[in-house]
Amino acid sequence: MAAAHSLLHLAAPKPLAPSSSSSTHTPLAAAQLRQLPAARRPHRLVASCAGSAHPDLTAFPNPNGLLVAEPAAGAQHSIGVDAVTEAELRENGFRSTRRTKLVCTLGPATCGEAELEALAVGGMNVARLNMCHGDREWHREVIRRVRRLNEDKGFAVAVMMDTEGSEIHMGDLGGAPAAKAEDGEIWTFSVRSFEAPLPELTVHVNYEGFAEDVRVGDDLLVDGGMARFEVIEKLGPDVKCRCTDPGLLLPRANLTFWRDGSVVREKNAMLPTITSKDWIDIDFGIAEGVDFIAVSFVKSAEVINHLKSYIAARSRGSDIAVIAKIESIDSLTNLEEIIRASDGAMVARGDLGAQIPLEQVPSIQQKIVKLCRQLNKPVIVASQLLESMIEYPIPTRAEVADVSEAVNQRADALMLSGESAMGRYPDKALSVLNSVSLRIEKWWREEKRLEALELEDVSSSFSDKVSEEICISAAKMANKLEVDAVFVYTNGGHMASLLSRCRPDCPIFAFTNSTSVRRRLNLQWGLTPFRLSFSDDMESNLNRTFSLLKARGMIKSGDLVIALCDMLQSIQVMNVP
Ligand SMILES: Nc1ncnc2c1ncn2[C@@H]1O[C@H](COP(=O)(O)OP(=O)(O)OP(=O)(O)O)[C@@H](O)[C@H]1O
Ligand SMILES: CC(=O)C(=O)O
Ligand SMILES: [K+]
Ligand SMILES: [Mg+2]
Repeated sequence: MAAAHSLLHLAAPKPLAPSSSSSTHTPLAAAQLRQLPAARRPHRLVASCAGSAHPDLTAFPNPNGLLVAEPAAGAQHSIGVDAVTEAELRENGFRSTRRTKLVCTLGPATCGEAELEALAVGGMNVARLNMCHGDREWHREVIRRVRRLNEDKGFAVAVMMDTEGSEIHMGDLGGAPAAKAEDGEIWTFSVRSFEAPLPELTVHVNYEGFAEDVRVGDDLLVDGGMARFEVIEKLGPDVKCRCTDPGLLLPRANLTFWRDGSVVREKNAMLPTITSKDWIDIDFGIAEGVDFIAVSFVKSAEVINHLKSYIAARSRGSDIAVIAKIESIDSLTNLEEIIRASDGAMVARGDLGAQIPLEQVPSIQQKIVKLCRQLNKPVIVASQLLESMIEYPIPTRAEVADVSEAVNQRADALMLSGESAMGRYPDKALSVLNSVSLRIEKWWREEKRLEALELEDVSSSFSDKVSEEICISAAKMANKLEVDAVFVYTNGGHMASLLSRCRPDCPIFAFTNSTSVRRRLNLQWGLTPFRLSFSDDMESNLNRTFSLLKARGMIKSGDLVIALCDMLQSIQVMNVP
């Protein structure tokens, strides 16, 4: 008999959910269970004991110590786990795992195999590719490198494609890395296309209507204020501007023009959120099997719904998640409906800070993070988290405070932009995010900070409501009983995300049949996703999981675990035998 105690089982009816460890149930039984209308699935609490370990179970040996590859044959007896997590768990135990997820923008500084591996080892959960930069071949090669790294070395790094969108930006400066604008200089901003090299003191503007929309006297801001110009003359396609705040112009820098203290949104407000170039990029992303598509400058929920139906029609069976980037005034106006329609959101503070007064950004960030948690959508806090580390090996105190605040708000993920794409210290920047996250998370637990946030009901169907209540109870029990981990067996990942939403003290091990769900769960707070073939026979699932994880030294006898299963909607508490 296994050392199991107080096993609470909220079970489905007996014939559909055999509780013996014999593997007599067929795939048909599982299918029948899923087909039973949720409202007619009775739920009852029963107390029972976990059986002994299945005699046939052999844990798949870890082939090379740290790194785990999933062999195709023998998949039944293997478990797909992140190499970094495995090492972390073995060395420091459950509590040590980082709950906040880390996204790194890839660029020239980090596209090589060795650099990618260093980021993966350093804890990168998601790699972001910004379609504003690089050509398709570059992106294709980098995506394949990430996939190869996952396959060869046992990582589970997800890939996020970020669309270019249609906001106004400068051209690429004819290949120059940057240009300096000095006080009083007269620059030409032109919608004409130029052959490289560009004429002196000239930049190309991507938006056709630019010369029509601006007026003499407007302020023209590069990257929200990195440099500032005043419009002094309009000459057909050319707009002459005097530099009033000197600064650095970077390739494809964002441009906004201001009149009477606010951003002017003339015809450019009518530009499509997803341009024809974006649609081609999206087709490319679907073909390459990216895990997330982040949509820039979202204005309404409609565009998200449109993209989601497009993806569903184009990529049968695949589940690319759509992330709404909140970075425009319109996205703030329609915030809740946009987030409801999306699979997650990004607080894109770079462009957001160029469209609204900077002092409003922090409170808006907090509001978005909170709303996403209420609506059970993962949220990423992005841009300038460690901006100074593009050049310097240590962050400023203010940057550390900003990162701490995002972790403290319990955002799902933090994102590096230029720090990892083209900075001098990508690994160091990632390591700062890692150590600051760990420190603040530990502080949360040590101080036993009471959750100020009351979670409102988020589910609409009866079945989802049951899952939600189970997760809330499980998280509460996990905190009170100080369990070591919550295990959740989930097909599509929904129950795992409901658990993550509760932000329990202990890590959540999410077991899923699907490699793509596993990668997608990598963006969500506190989830350690595993690939595991499992059935609706919880006893056998648990026994298999225990022996597989024990063989790897990731758990040990006596560890206290709460186990949930979304098919059975069950909850059990037990010690690892
Ligand atoms: N694929 C790439 N190739 C070359 N440079 C890149 C690439 N990706 C990013 N960069 C560089 O890193 C900087 C920051 O990248 P990032 O993608 O975060 O830009 P951003 O302006 O914050 O994002 P967005 O364009 O979505 O608003 C860019 O300005 C660019 O100089
Ligand atoms: C990330 C991004 O798009 C921004 O901050 O503007
Ligand atoms: K972008
Ligand atoms: Mg942006």
